[in-house]
Amino acid sequence: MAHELLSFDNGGALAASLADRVAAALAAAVAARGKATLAVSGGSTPKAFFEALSQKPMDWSKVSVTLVDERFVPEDNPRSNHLLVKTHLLKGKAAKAGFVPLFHPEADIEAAARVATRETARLFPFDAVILGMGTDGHTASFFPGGNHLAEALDLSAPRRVMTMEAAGAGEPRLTFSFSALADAGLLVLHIEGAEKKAVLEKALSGTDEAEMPIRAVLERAPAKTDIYWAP
Ligand SMILES: O=C(O)[C@H](O)[C@@H](O)[C@H](O)[C@H](O)COP(=O)(O)O
Repeated sequence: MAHELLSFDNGGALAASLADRVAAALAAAVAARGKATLAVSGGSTPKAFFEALSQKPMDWSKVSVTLVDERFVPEDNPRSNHLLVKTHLLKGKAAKAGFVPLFHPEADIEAAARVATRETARLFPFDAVILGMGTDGHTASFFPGGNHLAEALDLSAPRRVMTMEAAGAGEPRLTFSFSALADAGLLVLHIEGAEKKAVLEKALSGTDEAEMPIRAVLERAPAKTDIYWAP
């Protein structure tokens, strides 16, 4: 499917514009269906966007927020994406939003993935999905060399939360499958900096998804991908 590059002068301008766009999408879903669902990525890039979105007026009590992926750590661990979202997004006007975690303190990560799959089944299709990208071309926890990468990128596979381990991933990961993310009402790739722009250009110039899993999103997502970029 197609993608469109939206460039901004700086991260602040990008955060304001993306927060407006996502807030409008969520408010429209609430108006149409009485509820809205949002899946966001972790990492360092989205903080300013989360802060801007947390101040947007809407009936946040009708919005369910979850994570595109999560490190297999509890929410008090500094590596936790739940902690990141609790700190920067689930506050202010957005404090009333519901949060659906991917991490569950089960005996092992596969058991946690089964619980997360059950607990998130009611969220599909997402009204908005915000993806990030690593300099290795990963998105979500679709890492090059990931032990379940081919399965994760199979659009014919059921929507679910699955596990992923890879050299570049740090902790074992919990991640939505591509099939769970690909038909979002609003599908956004949010990247910042010259280095990530170069990684994007490289991704767009090739086709090997195992080498750069972001290519699966850019080329095969049924939803158009809006790429939000600032220097
Ligand atoms: O758990 C995570 O780390 C994210 O979900 C991951 O996919 C992230 O979006 C990229 O790694 C970019 O991270 P930065 O924004 O920190 O560069």
